[in-house]
Amino acid sequence: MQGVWTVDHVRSAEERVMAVVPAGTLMRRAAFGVATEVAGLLARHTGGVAGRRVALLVGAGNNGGDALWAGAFLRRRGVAVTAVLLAPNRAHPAGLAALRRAGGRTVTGAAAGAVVAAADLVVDGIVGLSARGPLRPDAAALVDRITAPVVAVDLPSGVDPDTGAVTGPAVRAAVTVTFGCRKPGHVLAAGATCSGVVRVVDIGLGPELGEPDLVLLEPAEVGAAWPVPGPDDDKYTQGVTGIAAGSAAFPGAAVLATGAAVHATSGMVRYAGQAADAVRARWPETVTTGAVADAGRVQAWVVGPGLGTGKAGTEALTHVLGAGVPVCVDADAITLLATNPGLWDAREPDTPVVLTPHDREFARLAGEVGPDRVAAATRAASQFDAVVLLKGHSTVVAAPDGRVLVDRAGSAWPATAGSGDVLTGLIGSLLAAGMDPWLAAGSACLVHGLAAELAARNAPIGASALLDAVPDAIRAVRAAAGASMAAGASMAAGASTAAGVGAAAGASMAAGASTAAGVSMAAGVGAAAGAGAVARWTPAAGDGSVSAG
Ligand SMILES: NC(=O)C1=CN([C@@H]2O[C@H](COP(=O)(O)OP(=O)(O)OC[C@H]3O[C@@H](n4cnc5c(N)ncnc54)[C@H](OP(=O)(O)O)[C@@H]3O)[C@@H](O)[C@H]2O)[C@@H](O)CC1
Ligand SMILES: [K+]
Repeated sequence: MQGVWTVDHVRSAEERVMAVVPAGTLMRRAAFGVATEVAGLLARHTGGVAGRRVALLVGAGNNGGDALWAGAFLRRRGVAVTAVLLAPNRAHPAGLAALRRAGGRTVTGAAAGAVVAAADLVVDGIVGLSARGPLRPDAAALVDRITAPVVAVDLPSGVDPDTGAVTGPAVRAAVTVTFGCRKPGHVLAAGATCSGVVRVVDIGLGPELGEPDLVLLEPAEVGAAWPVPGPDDDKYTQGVTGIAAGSAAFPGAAVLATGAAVHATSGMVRYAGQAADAVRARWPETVTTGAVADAGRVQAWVVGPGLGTGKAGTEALTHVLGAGVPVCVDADAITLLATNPGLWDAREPDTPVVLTPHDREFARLAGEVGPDRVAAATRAASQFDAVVLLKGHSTVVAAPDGRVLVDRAGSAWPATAGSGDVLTGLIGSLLAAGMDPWLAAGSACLVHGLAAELAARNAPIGASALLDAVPDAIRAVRAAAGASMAAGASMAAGASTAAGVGAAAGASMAAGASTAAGVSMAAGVGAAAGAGAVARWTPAAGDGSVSAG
């Protein structure tokens, strides 16, 4: 898992490190990382570094200081650097002096617009961790004139560092170079989009950061945890998923949710409801009945998609909540709980529940989401003693014990009718397989997003295509897991062989395995994602780290 830390925790770590390193060290490490990234981008995308024009947008604080120092480093590579000082009297003094010593220019006021318009690349050092509210008007007017790609220092200006909320004009970066760790603004809400590709520069904060506030799941760990049959398994031991979804009016939701459960694991799937004929016709491997009461034993229920909010839906929800097995509650079942909270009383105590609302469903159930999506999901998780998966371009999954993970969809392709039904079926089958509900929700979300990208290959898709791509998405995460295990084993082999030859062999195996993983993931994911608006300016493949001098 990758960690994400809030501003308060980053500041505490920074204070502890600053106490033991000479003044200015962290800023120069940070700025060196920015300069390295900028030089790399210029070289790859304009064919050179020397003579290229870089405009620095410099605000009143240390974020501007980072930009000024980065400008000084870039001058050593022959870059024509001009700093636009938004608060000339408060620009970071040491950074400004360093830039001037290195031959960089500064401009203020009316001259700034032309500098920005003529730049090959713009460095956004307007504001970072101290950002409050939308970009101020003078900064917003300048940002409006940018046509070149932007490298944001630490955070794109205009993005709230802790919530990712964007409430006005904001910088849209091709790359964000951040320091020590990712912050919530990089992965949540509109901030995730504004950040572009996020590069994390190691400035020495790591040991002081402590436990992360949010985590991001990696494909390899989802692949490693994904349930697959072992030699002693049969259709029952892998978990039977019950699907209480669909209605005469909406049979498609039942077909999609059931299909997802069929694809996700090799366990059995039972469907119960009014769409039994449609489900049986499409998924002959399922056992179908007309009502949940007749369905037989299951290890988890999915309830809600296309269910309707009438009597039949209410009865189905009441039954599954009292069945004593984990339940994934979606769509109409959420609306039923929102309009009739008394239905919660049917829940067998301590039964795990996963709620999967989008914003409007969330509002009905627990009040408006508001700008802080993590706070909203965490509040609801505690209120309902349930895992809450709050859908969005970045999906937040909060557990009642306080764990929070974020799934940054690599693209918007999953935003299509019926896509949620597929997600619900995936979650249900992982619950039936016995996975921790929070991890089940997060893992299903990652595979769902990946399936959408694999299916889309840069053209719009429907949910059926997404569903068809689920096996390939599972293969991709399992391949990533296999590659990372192979890399680990080779590293261990290398380490245990004291002789240099053995170590070299281990390292080269590891490199091969991780390259293979990169290639296989990139083949599907990168190909789809690479066609985005910043394709020309996306950095070369790599792990995102830049070591600072
Ligand atoms: N933490 C670390 O480990 C390290 C941190 N480092 C760096 O320090 C940065 C944090 O620096 P910081 O605290 O000096 O403030 P910063 O973000 O530059 O803001 C400056 C001023 O901007 C203003 N302002 C506020 N909102 C605004 C808006 N919406 N639109 C426009 N302006 C706005 C507001 O000024 P005001 O006018 O309100 O006085 C505010 O005081 C951090 O992001 C990283 O880059 C690295 O150097 C090394 C390691
Ligand atoms: K910034």
